[in-house]
Amino acid sequence: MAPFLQELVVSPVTILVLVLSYIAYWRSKHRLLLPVDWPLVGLLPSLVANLRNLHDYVTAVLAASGQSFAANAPAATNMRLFITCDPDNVRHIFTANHENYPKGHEFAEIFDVMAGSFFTMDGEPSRRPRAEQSILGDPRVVASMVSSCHDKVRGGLVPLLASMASRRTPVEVQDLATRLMFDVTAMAVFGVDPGCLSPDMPSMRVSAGMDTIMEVGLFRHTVPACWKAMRRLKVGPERKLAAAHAVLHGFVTEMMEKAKKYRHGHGDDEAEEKRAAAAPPPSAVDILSSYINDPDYNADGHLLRTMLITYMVAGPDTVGTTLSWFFYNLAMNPHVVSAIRHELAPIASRNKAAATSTAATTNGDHHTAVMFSPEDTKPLVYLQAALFETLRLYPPGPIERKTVVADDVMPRGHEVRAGDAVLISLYAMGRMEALWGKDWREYRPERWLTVSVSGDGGGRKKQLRYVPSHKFLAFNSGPRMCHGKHIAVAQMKTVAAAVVWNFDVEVVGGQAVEPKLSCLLQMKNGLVVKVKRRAV
Ligand code: HEM
Repeated sequence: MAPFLQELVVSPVTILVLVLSYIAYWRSKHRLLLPVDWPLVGLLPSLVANLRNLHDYVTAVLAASGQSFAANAPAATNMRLFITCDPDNVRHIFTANHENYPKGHEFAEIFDVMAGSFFTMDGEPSRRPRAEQSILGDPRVVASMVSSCHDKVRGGLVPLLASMASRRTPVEVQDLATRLMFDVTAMAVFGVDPGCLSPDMPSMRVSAGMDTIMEVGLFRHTVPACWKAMRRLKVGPERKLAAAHAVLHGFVTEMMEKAKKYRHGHGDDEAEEKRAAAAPPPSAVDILSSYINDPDYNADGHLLRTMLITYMVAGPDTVGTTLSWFFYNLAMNPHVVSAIRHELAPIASRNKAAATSTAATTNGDHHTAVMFSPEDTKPLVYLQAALFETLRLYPPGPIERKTVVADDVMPRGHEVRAGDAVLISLYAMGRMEALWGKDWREYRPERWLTVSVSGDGGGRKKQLRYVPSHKFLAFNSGPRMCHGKHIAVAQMKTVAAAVVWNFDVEVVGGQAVEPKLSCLLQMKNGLVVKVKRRAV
């Protein structure tokens, strides 16, 4: 039983919910998929009964109900829910009538640690503060985020994997991907490398705090009536969340201090001083500097910290989670690995002679590894298709939440009322037969590709098929589209190319690989693999 459920066993309503949950569990076991909208407690029993596989349950319900259904939240919340994954509704909600569907006050409360940042704020981007509009559009920041990822892969990830391969140490992919992306993002945000991806594997308290925010976030979405009382009483998941908030604020404060010292050329120790001296001037590239120079932020230290926390949540978790599912899918589909290597081969033979091909492992011996620069991987369409196919099946943000401002009618005739909550399941959207065909379960990068024939008879060229964002929602759609999409794709291609070319990856048998119950689609138990160096 999840720890927070123990806290729920306190009232007659809870007993009622448990009884009804059992009935709901029995119904779903017997394939009576459409949930019962019970008086008083609404959809809650069905959600509790299917908590373990919530995303798959919602997918099955949406498939059985024509991609949308309406229900009641518990009576105490006085709220109705509209749950959908229909692209026509998505286009209506995210683009055509987006002003009627802000994230809303409840969303901002659920993610209160990011209150006031772009993640929780509603309104047009044009009305947002200056720094926020420009940072991820600044080519220097983009180049810095992509090249620092490349440097970290070459100097950190590849040598570490090579050492683990020679020692035959099992690798936990999700942990490694999180460490890598945590360092890469912190370097972009603060201009300082926290050094999480190192052979001694330092504690990941901050990253664990970020995971807690996403786990408790889902709990808050699911039981709107309970969590505020629990926050007041400081019990269960709310107590854990308060501790996570403190860790994150502490981390940001510490990193801001370090960034200040770096700017003035004083690291904490000799190694840091050397790193600071070798690094480009942080003010030229890092996100913190843009905010410090922005009058909207430099007067409000709390808002600045909130914004920096939001960047730390937006970057490492999304990319790290996608990479974990990507390597899992590759391990299950060796023909996709071969196709990626086939696409990399001409670049590899070119790069093999270059100086980048030698790296020291972390235990001292040398091995040859071929590296691929962001310019090398940019045109690789099959690799990108494999990443998008991962995002279709495993979008790191599996749900989006919106609030209805004024009564409205959805494109397919569903009525919503002011104050209703709208939940959009991205996870379900990538798994609808109506959208992706009978083979939607299959991991098939080819579905993202099309072949163009050049007019001069010059041959056939594979290119990425255009799929509109209201059908492929992993990066969001409309004015709130992800600002970091191109950075994320370039970073993921850099990591993927280096690992796929230089290593064979095999999943250790007997693991239950399943999503965690969270607003972030991490793997519940991680993914343990064995890596072998390839002769390159
Ligand atoms: C696989 C990687 C990524 C995925 C799937 C992804 C997905 C998303 C999604 C779904 C949103 C909308 C969230 C919401 O409004 O509820 C979003 C927003 C955003 N993302 Fe990403 N993201 C990724 C990586 C990144 C990275 C690496 C950065 C930063 C470098 C970034 C920066 C942002 C920003 C600034 C927004 C806010 C946009 C706005 O509200 O106007 N993302 N992303």
